[in-house]
Amino acid sequence: MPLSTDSIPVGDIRDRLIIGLDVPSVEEARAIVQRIGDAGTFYKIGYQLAYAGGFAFVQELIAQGKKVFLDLKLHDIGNTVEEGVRSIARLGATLLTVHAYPQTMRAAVAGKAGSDLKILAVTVLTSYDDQDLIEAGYAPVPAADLVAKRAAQARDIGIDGIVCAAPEAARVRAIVGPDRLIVTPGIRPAGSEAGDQKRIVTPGEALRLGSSHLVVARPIVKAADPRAAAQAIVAEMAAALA
Ligand SMILES: O=C(O)c1cc(=O)[nH]c(=O)n1[C@@H]1O[C@H](COP(=O)(O)O)[C@@H](O)[C@H]1O
Repeated sequence: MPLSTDSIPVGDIRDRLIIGLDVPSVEEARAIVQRIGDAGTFYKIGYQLAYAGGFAFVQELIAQGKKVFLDLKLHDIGNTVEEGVRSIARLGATLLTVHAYPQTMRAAVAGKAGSDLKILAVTVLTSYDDQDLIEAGYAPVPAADLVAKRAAQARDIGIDGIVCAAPEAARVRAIVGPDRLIVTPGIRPAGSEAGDQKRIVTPGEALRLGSSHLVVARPIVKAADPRAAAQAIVAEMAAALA
């Protein structure tokens, strides 16, 4: 059953829209951030930008008063994850992703100790459906059940938030309680292309289902007018919470 969004601190609605800077260069990212202006307060740097000079750009965004989500989806032996997270914690980002494997999650929690960094556990990627899990070698299991199992493990390990598809957010909210972050990519405003995403919903629906934050990249950064695209999503989010 969908939970009331009353349990989520609302604050500035713009802080709940995380804009994915999935672009090939810092120059392009800088130009998009400038065009979006005050319509965007929270930016995600993932593989594409991180490996193209994006780590230096973290500080630049923070200096402009923006929040940063480093989407590095770490997964390695525990010692490597722990030491990697310790280094990342010094960059000043607000959020970091790791894959929701218990060893990896425990190591990330140890590595961020003493810092303000929050760790998000990626449960099942939003581009995966049940068939993709079978292809990857998992025994047949509904993706939503694997999300639920990993969310419970993340909660028990002390992870700060969960990344899942919005259709699973209500079930995850019931597992992790009112205070943990639930960050949902795979968001598509009505009428926009799904692309490679499989478990998608609209921005308003994602909030109604219990997401605390939405991740949106292509529908904003590939839009002819990224500022207008971000504003339209924020307006739909505000209407859903009204
Ligand atoms: O961790 C993520 O942010 C993430 C997890 C996931 O399961 N699915 C997913 O799409 N993402 C990221 O969210 C963004 C979604 O991009 P768009 O589909 O273009 O809105 C991409 O940067 C993905 O890397």
